[in-house]
Amino acid sequence: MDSNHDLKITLIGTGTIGLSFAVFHLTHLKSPSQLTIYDTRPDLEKYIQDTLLSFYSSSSPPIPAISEINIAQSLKSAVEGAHIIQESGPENLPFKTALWKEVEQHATKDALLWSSTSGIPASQQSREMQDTSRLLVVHPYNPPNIMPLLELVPSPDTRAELIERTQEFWRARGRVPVHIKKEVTGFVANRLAFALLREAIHLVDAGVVTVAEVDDIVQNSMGPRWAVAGPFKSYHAGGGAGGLEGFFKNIGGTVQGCWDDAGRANVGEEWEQRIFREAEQSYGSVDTTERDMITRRVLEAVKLEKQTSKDD
Ligand SMILES: NC(=O)c1ccc[n+]([C@@H]2O[C@H](COP(=O)([O-])OP(=O)(O)OC[C@H]3O[C@@H](n4cnc5c(N)ncnc54)[C@H](O)[C@@H]3O)[C@@H](O)[C@H]2O)c1
Ligand SMILES: O=C(O)[C@@H](O)[C@@H](O)[C@H](O)[C@@H](O)CO
Repeated sequence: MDSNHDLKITLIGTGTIGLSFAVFHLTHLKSPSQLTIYDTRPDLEKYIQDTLLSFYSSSSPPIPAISEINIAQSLKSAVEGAHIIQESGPENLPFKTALWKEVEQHATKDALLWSSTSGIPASQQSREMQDTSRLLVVHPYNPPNIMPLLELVPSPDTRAELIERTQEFWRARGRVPVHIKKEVTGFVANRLAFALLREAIHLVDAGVVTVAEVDDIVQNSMGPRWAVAGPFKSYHAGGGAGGLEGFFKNIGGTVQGCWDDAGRANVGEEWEQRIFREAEQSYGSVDTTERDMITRRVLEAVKLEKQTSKDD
């Protein structure tokens, strides 16, 4: 199965995330015919043809032969014989439990079964499966054809061997799979990002800065810094010879002050309408083509520079 020549991948649900995964796999598989798509939308073939093309810009890899991708007419035919089956369908539990119950009946015994869910744990999704050890969450950061991170979130039942095979698959393709050891709400990337978002909302709501100013601050400080070194490594460096401990010795009081004063904005509260309107006025509809092109170049630059400094 490790050979790209034989590998068969099935994607179930090809909206925002599933189609982006399709683009990723198409750049790594030997042939588009190794990819199968199953999605219940009525205009599927036209949608795939039109939407896949929009992922390819002049700087992207060559456009694959999209007509060679298998479009499955049933879930059964989609999963039979596949080595990897990833669902990126609707984010609701009844859909996912029913899906895995049926997939399990037709998939080969050693197929890898992955869910892209943003928050429905594998232990809930697998509850109608005969063998609950088969499933794990592989949560991408959007868009997965560009973003390297995949959060691997097994249930307590998931077999270790499946986690290892999943890690190997993504690592071999230059991705960064991180094994999340407990099924915590929202996994880890979203928890970190949403902690920052909450404080940002609080600061805008309190009149300290505007929506656009928060974005300026992030884009011109921790954004570029964190693309190079995460918060622990950054503050370990920031503490000089004393490392992270030195950092807390120096400004631990200020850190504690910020934590004590942090905001408690909640979903559904008064801030919403004002801040939603301000975001709309600042940005209207965001050009994701430009966003993706720049993100890709930032990631490529970081990878290249890190490789060069490793080789020196
Ligand atoms: N959008 C994101 O930023 C993001 C990021 C990470 C993870 N996710 C997760 O990925 C999954 C998909 O999210 P999305 O944003 O791509 O949703 P989406 O609505 O864009 O796509 C869902 C797709 O599933 C298809 N579908 C609906 N019913 C189906 C069925 N019975 N069988 C097969 N296909 C069916 C739809 O036609 C659609 O194409 C969700 O679980 C979501 O939580 C989304
Ligand atoms: O890329 C992201 O930020 C996403 O991973 C999250 O926004 C979330 O997991 C999405 O699923 C929201 O639909």
